[in-house]
Amino acid sequence: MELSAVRFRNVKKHRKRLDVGPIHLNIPEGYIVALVGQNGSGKSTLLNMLIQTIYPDEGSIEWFGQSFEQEIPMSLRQQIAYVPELPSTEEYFLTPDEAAAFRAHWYPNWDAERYEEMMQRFEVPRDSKLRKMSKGERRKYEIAVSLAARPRLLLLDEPSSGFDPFSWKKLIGELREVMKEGQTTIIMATHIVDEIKRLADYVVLIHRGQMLGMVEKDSLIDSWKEIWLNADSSVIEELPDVLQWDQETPSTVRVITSDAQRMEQVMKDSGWIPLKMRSLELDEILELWIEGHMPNGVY
Ligand SMILES: Nc1ncnc2c1ncn2[C@@H]1O[C@H](COP(=O)(O)OP(=O)(O)OP(=O)(O)O)[C@@H](O)[C@H]1O
Repeated sequence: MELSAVRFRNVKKHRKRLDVGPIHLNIPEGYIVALVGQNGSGKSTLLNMLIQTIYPDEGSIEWFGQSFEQEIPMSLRQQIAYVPELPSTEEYFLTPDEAAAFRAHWYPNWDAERYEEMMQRFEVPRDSKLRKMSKGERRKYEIAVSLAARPRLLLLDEPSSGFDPFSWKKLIGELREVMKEGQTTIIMATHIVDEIKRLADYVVLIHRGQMLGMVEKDSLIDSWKEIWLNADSSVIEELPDVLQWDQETPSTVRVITSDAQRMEQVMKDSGWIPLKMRSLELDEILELWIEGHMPNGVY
């Protein structure tokens, strides 16, 4: 049984225009989990509860199998790094190296070599104050310090916001390297489909404050297909897990299935040869999921 990095039990949080929860979520240790959902759906709210900048109104949260009546202890907080959506203004008048010196003091596992490497790889200017940095430069600094902290739990809120495509590739590479070491769990809120495809092990879909489920990314992407068959609509009854279909021409039926494997077996057994077949893009799958079509294997 895998260890749990984070567990939400019946967590509810009332926000001005939205009730978030009840959230039941168990994130296993050592994976990357993408929190996905439309603007204002509650992703940052969940991350903020994990770093206790806000607290649940109801329910409880466990970190690495432990829950706490009030604040999480310092020893645990020092194992969590957080890159918020907007940078804090506290370090505005410091250069990156001055600000990093404070972080080095705070995080017991601080890795000065990694900090140096990341700052060079991302070409972050060292002589300018944080407030004078461009959005992307500041973001790169934040990523560099969060990784140099060697956290057990890394919370990233739209990590690549402001990154140019070249730096984005480097970021993906860095995060993959971190995961190879096997010491970190990453929970990231993101809208970037490519980021989810390249990084995430699991996808958690949040919609209007409700968690629609958590599912393994690979199985999500492999299972949904659009298929064109030389047939009429009478064939639909015999096909498994059809989410949508239409008679495109008098002799062509188009179907979308959430269980491509079973569908392909049925087609094979019945001797139907598809005219065309394609995997759905992740954004198409998420849209169907939001519309109420549940994927297989949801936790
Ligand atoms: N500081 C705050 N005080 C009160 N309500 C807030 C606060 N921050 C966000 N909210 C509200 O909470 C709800 C969820 O917001 P949240 O930031 O968690 O969404 P999100 O999924 O991260 O959105 P986005 O993708 O736009 O970043 C929204 O209705 C938002 O208006």
